[in-house]
Amino acid sequence: MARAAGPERRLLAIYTGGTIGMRSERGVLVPGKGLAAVLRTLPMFHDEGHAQACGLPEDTLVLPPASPTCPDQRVMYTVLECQPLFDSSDMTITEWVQIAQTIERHYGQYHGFVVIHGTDTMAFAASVLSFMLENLQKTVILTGAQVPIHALWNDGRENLLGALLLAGQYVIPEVCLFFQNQLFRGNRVTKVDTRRFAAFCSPNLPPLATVGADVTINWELVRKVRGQGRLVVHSSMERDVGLLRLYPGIPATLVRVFLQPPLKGVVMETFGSGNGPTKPDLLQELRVAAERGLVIVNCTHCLQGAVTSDYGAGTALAGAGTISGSDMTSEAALAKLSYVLGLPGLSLDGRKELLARDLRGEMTLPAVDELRPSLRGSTLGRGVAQLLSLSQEAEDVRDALAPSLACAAAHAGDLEALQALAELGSDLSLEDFGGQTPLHSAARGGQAGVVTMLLQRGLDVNARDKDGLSPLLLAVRGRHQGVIGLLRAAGACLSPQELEDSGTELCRLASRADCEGLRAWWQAGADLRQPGYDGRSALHVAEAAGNLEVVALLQSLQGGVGDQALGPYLGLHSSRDLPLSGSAAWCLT
Ligand SMILES: NC(=O)C[C@H](N)C(=O)O
Repeated sequence: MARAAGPERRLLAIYTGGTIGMRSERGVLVPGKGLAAVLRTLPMFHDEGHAQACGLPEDTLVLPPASPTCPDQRVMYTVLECQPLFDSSDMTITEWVQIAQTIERHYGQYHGFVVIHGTDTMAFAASVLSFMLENLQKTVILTGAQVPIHALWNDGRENLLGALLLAGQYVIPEVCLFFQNQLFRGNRVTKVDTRRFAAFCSPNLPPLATVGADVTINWELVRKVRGQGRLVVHSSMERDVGLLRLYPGIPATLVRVFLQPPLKGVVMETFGSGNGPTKPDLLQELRVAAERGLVIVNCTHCLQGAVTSDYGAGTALAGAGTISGSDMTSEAALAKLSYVLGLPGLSLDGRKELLARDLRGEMTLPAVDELRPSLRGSTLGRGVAQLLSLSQEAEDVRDALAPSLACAAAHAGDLEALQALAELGSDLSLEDFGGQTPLHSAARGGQAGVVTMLLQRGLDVNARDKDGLSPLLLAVRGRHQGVIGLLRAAGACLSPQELEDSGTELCRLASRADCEGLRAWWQAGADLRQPGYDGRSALHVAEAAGNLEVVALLQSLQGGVGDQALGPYLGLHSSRDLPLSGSAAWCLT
């Protein structure tokens, strides 16, 4: 981890609105367009002479040299202005998904990203983005202002300039928030002041960096990039989550109403170190909801400190089925709940385990051994749990073992172990010693849930192992119809060689009256008329054997070739095409 190398750093600044660019209309502040044009007129934000000398494109701004000794090291940036712009009070997961997808779309083109956002919900935005962006290897910094940048006395200029300089000069692979000379981990902050320039604090984690006469980065706090995994954007965040703040004497009936479906998860803000009223009727409401499958995370409403089990009034809540949120902010807990409940295919216990784990540096944890009790139930689980507990220095061992463990977990259909490996930073597209990816293993094992998860993560659907076998062929051999359908819908197809070789295999299946096998080949896109080694087709073989059931099957299937399997699975092509909610009206120009 060090200063970014190279003379020129390119950043994308995504302007979503907020006070920083606001203008006064009829006495109130409303979002203002044209931030890039304003920045172009401010010498601290744009060196026009350098831009002209280099022939920079119209939309590219360039900062003056940060250090007089390195005049060639320049931070260049492009401002993407959202339409419409928002007071951040109107931002929702929909807009944050769009920000994450914008980062994903431009990930290869830029060295880092700055998100210009209103301060009112910036802590929520930073928390949500930190969970949506998995395997982040570049700096993402949210910033904004308490006073518009056009005002004479404002904090917007310093905040934005600081964010651009930090994102341009350092690789801090996290979602951060920069405000008043401090760079915080985004999912650790909360807004604490409506007016002061020091609007945010990070009560349970010191700043990642502070800017004064010098820039001081606390590298020991900055999260390390693990493995070479590509960026994964989790867009399927659960929206039916809520926040309930307990207060003395809160009626059980009110809690009952709040916890009703469609709510799937709730962050409950409790007193002190995670305590709440011990009234039986209130505990009963919590218990009933938890038994129904509602996930309840216990976070303290204190600014600093963690949920503990020091008091009976706290353990009573745990006994009613709530999960400790440790020292998470409510913003981080709500975002994490939305992320974990939105992950496809996990069991309720698996989700609870993920919630108890530190996924993005959002919480301070007890010792690792206490975290994943259920993983210790199987040999595979023990292996994953041991990997999780390896120290930083043992990363090489972890990276070497992870692909084989991922394949084993995929074959066994262990989504929780796979998710744990992914959260650890393992690249799930890496091959094991036989050249198989977890997708091969899941296909061979007929694990439709795992196949769905891996396809969503963009694994190569037509990858070949060392023997040239594809996941589709392995699924066909195992006659796993659900998996064949998923793979076909994601674009898997048999190779010309496999199609040619299928003739002999089809004849063999016909001679054994293996209807299931024939159906699997048909579903994978094979032409059932393909002749075998002696020129005869499967139908000839079945007729010669007098097997009327096979003859009838082949005749009925033989009509169409190609898209047989797609019917129920149409629409799932890759992570990009998964159903996302989002307003089409909000776009980045
Ligand atoms: N300072 C700000 O940015 C507050 C503004 N209401 C917003 O969150 O958009």
